[in-house]
Amino acid sequence: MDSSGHSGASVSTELLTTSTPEETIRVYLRLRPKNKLEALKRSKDCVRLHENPNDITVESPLLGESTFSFDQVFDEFSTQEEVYRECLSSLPQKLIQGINVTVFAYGPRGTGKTYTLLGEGRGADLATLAVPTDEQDGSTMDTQSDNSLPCDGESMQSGFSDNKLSQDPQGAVGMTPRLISSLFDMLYDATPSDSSVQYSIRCSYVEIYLEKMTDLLHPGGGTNTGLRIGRTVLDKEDQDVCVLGATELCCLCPEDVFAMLARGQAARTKSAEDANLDSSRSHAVFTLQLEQIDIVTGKVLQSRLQVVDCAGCQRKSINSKTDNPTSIETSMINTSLSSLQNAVRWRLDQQENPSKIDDRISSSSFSKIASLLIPSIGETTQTVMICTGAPSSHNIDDTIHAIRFAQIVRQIKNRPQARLEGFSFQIYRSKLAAAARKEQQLTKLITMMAQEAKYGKKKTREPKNPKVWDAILQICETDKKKQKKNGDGKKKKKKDKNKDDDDDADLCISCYNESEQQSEIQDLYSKIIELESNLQRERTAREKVESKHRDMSSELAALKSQNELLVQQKRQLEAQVSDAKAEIKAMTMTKIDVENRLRTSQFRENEAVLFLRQLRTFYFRLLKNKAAQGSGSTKDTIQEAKKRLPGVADLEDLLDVDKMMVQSGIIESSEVGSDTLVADYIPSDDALAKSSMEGEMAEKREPDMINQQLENIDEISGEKKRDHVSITNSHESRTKNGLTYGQLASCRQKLLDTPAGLLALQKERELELELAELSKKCIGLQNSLNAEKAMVEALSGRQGAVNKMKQAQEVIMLKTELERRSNDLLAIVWKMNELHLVNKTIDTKVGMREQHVTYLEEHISDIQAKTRRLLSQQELCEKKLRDENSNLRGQLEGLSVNLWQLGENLDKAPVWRLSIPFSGDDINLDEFPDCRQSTGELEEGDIDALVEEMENAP
Ligand SMILES: Nc1ncnc2c1ncn2[C@@H]1O[C@H](COP(=O)(O)OP(=O)(O)OP(=O)(O)O)[C@@H](O)[C@H]1O
Repeated sequence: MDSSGHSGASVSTELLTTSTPEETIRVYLRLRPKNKLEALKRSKDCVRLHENPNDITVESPLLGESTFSFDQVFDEFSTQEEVYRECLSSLPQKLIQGINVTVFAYGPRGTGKTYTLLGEGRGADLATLAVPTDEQDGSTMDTQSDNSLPCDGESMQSGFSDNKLSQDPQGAVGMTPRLISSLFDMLYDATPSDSSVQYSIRCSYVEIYLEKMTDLLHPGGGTNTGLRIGRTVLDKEDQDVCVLGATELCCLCPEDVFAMLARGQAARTKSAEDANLDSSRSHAVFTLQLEQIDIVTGKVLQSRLQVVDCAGCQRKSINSKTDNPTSIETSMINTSLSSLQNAVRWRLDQQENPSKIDDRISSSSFSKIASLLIPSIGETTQTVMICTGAPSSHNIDDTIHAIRFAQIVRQIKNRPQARLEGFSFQIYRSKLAAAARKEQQLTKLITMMAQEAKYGKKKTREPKNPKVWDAILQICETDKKKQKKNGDGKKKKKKDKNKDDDDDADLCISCYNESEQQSEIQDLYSKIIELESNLQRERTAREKVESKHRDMSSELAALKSQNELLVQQKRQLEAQVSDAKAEIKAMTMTKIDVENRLRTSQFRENEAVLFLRQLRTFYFRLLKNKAAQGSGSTKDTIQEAKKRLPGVADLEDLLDVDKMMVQSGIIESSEVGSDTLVADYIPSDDALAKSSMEGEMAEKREPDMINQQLENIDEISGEKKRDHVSITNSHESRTKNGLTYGQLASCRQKLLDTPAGLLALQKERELELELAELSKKCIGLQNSLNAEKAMVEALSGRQGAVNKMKQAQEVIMLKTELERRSNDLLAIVWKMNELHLVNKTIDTKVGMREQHVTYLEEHISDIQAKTRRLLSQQELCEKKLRDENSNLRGQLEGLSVNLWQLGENLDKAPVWRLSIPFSGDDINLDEFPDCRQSTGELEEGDIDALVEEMENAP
């Protein structure tokens, strides 16, 4: 190979295999200029180019800002020439070196994939580049193998015209024509006249639309149904793919290829969407097979160029209706492209973890485009990816999605390698013979099987020839073994070349099985797509339900937290209530204690009053006795009394007993002076018993009373005071003990005047106040507790109410919708009735018009007939006139005089006569329009005039 990249010298003498070191797939990004729609919408630029041409920053409102690296980024001003020079110019040389080359364009819709690969107008220029000669339709454009005969450099040369790209001044021609032109240039340069190397170039062009393959070179042909993806059998270790059954055209010059591309491009499936007015909705795969055969050495070097124009990915569906054809197309494209993405990820996984081979994924589960592209990713092919994108914000998320995929592809490593096959005509012939033998055997076998099947069906007996079944079983076993061998990762190689024939047979059978499997896979694939769309629907429904569920859950959680808060508050309040209850209990105990003490003191007071009264009586009796006896002094009496009443203090100060007792309120002032007036103060037994009993009962009653009081706390505030009143009443009841109320009151007042009494009173008041306060507090607490309870109940009932409310709202909405629809329907019905009426009226009017027209037509035809008659009469008259004229002329001629007779010397015309002017044939009819000759047809004006005439006629 020379440094210019032309492999001519080496190719012409000897074919050499080449292999290059492992390298990552080259991935380029090309941005297109804003289209009209984007300019109209004034969408802003979302990409930022860096100084380094490898990097780009993309900003999306949804996905944020991210920076990506490529082998090179081409902005919207880049030309086709630049892109070709930087990305693909080295590829023709690789092809000549025997390396398989794949170029694929990937990107969102309308971002310039087809523009980049084929050129302006989606390859419309190709037709002008191609030379429409008879050769294309005839000898060079025939199908497949027959025309794949090798041709030497001279025949190439003869079919090869000047470089057509020079005819493209705008330089809009795409990558594929450039590649082809360059390849032919190189082959032409590399082929001296004495070269022993012959070339053959065969091309095919297929599209994949809705997962069905179509032959673009034979679009209406029956072969389309049989198209399937197969493996090339050149090297069993390193297999490539091909489309079996596709038309292959033998091309001798670039024009042949351009014409073929133009033909295929015209047959591609397109649809006009807003994103791209001429959008291709299919994946297109162009394949060029280059075969270089050294007829001296018998070596053959095969390589293929594959150019794939992927359909544009579009993540958000334009129309959500699933049965819409556009939507189906889009979903199919997205499914097939996501399969391609999965395949690439799987390959990357394989490369990163070679030990961990994922058995679950097999290439049979990939989409067709993935199956075709995957052998070029991570294998021995030289692969270039051109990712296209739009810089505007309009569809930036789709661009980012494509860029992310490109980033994955960029991590995959390929090891481009050429495959050189030893070739000799003997081997070729022997292979052919072996294949023919095999075919014969198989045909025989199939015939026997058919007979066997026929025999078995009719007679329902055992098969006649068990050998056939043995053979079938053997084939099946071989097939099984082969499948198992494939499953084991193809680790074992068969080195024995003598078994080649058997292998070929196995291959045929597996191919047969493979075709069945392919059709099955296709069915399954369509089923999967259907299921996926169902799944998508289900998912959307589920998401809706889930979002509803989430809303409800969040509402429930909020309610729960509210509830918990309330429960906590309730607990706090309950604790407060229990504290208050304990306090009340303690207070009540204290109160009861104080009351008991009060009762005891009253009892003592009663006793004291009794004692004092008795003492006074005794004192007065003593005085009386002494007075009656007339002996003794008061002092003696007192002394005596002292003796009789031990413990009595010095009574001298008590001499004025009455005064002291009146002052103490023990006796009335009226009682002063006489002891007889003093009423007996004998506390009744009842009072005494009651007093003592009440004390006992109060002691017993204490716990009951406390409980009662605590219970009463729980009741409303009014009830609480009852205890207090009852206590007061009991206190009042105790006053019925013989003493007057005033006495008791004064006595009590006296007691209360003492510091202890004052303290007790104060204590009592404080206690009462505290009790009142506590009661109030208790009531408040009870009220708030009741309120909390009510609130908890209300909240727990609220969720149900919310659901009901929602349902009710939905029902109302549906009702309104129904009403609206029915109103619409009524309006439509009214409109239809109206239209019906209008229609009817129009019909009657039309009928009348038709009658009128018929009437007019009849009249017109009458008039026409009359006119015709008149005209014929006129003609007759004219004819008569003309005849008469000619008669007259004859007569006049007879009367005319020769000029020579008048002395005129006319040598040349001796017969000339003096002509008398006459207007016979020379009449100018234009001067007499009424006398114009008529064809019998009436002019419009004439008809009007006639109609008017008729109408005016009497
Ligand atoms: N780099 C570019 N320079 C100028 N015009 C471009 C460029 N790229 C694309 N265009 C224009 O954008 C439009 C869409 O391009 P094209 O049809 O190639 O897109 P696509 O990606 O193949 O679309 P689809 O996926 O829908 O088939 C065309 O009118 C084309 O002329």
